Amino acid sequence: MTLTRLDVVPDREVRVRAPGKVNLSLRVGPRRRDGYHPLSTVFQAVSVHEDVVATPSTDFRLTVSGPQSELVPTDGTNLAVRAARALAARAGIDEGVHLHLHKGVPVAGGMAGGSADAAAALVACDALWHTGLSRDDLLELAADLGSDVPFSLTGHTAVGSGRGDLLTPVLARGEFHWAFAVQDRGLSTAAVYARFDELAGDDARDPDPQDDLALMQALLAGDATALGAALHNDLQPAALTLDPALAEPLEVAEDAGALGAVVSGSGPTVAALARSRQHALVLAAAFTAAGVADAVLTAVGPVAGTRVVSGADQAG
Ligand SMILES: C[C@](O)(CO)[C@H](O)COP(=O)(O)OP(=O)(O)OC[C@H]1O[C@@H](n2ccc(N)nc2=O)[C@H](O)[C@@H]1O
Ligand SMILES: Nc1ncnc2c1ncn2[C@@H]1O[C@H](COP(=O)(O)OP(=O)(O)OP(=O)(O)O)[C@@H](O)[C@H]1O
Repeated sequence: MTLTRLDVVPDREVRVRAPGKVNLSLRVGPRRRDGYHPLSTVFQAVSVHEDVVATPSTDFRLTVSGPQSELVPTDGTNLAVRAARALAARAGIDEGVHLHLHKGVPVAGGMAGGSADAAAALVACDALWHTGLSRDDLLELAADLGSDVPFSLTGHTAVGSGRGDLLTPVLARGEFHWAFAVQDRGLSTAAVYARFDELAGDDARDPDPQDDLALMQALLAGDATALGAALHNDLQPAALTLDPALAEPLEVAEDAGALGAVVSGSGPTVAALARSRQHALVLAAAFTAAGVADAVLTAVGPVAGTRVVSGADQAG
């Protein structure tokens, strides 16, 4: 018997896209007893993406492609695999999944690439398995996986409090254009927070959201110049002492007319705010010409959070 095209049932497959982030402001308080730091942060999701494909499998399998993919663990420690397993356990699902990650977000770069993969795995497996869990259930699972994972789910622009996992949406008008100086060498988030503790000593104070009033007004007005002036990162001095060469992309961005430049999250990626899409390309070219980045990216923000791109209909 020969099979016609119609006889072939395509494998179930769900495709999901999740954004990276930049912290427009990151204010850090003294280390809590549980080891985490209280934050007041303003996240913006940017158009640098992780693309994840989920297909049914008897076990939990992971493959990775894209820039720096050799730096990503493919065993059970991968945040995407941990997310899929946690969802299966929570929903009582007795199936595995093959996750393929195509990485667009720099690895260990302070732009929440692993968190985006975890959020993508939650959304993809939820669609594949029709778990029936609510959005709040997914957000709870997300927070258990990592402080940045809830924001990867929700996207757009939001204030993060608690350890960064409690989100309040922020009204932002217009689009902002970014250039990113990416490094091959990563920085460990835990090490940057530990250096923050050393530098702050007894002077660390609980973060005050009022300190970001000018930033909030800039977002509301869609005023890129005011936003550039308001960018702030309490972890930047710590990242700079661990990786002093990061002063160079910050200086290059300023010389090339960036409206503001800041280390993204725990670094080492440097984010430079541009006047326009064209100016973002100029800033990226300046990073390359000065030899201060291993790779450059341009992006706009804010963009949507983790979403199904295709495949939800035939899944389940
Ligand atoms: C630097 C940021 O990216 C800013 O958004 C985040 O705070 C980091 O979020 P993340 O990578 O999802 O971090 P997690 O996986 O939750 O924690 C990794 C490590 O970072 C430190 N950590 C993280 C978040 C937080 N509020 N305080 C901390 O001290 C802790 O040492 C923790 O063991
Ligand atoms: N899916 C994943 N993608 C990348 N790294 C992962 C993943 N899962 C686990 N890891 C491990 O986590 C480390 C941090 O990776 P990630 O790219 O999430 O850092 P980051 O963007 O600096 O995180 P954040 O901005 O949330 O602090 C990597 O060095 C790697 O060993």
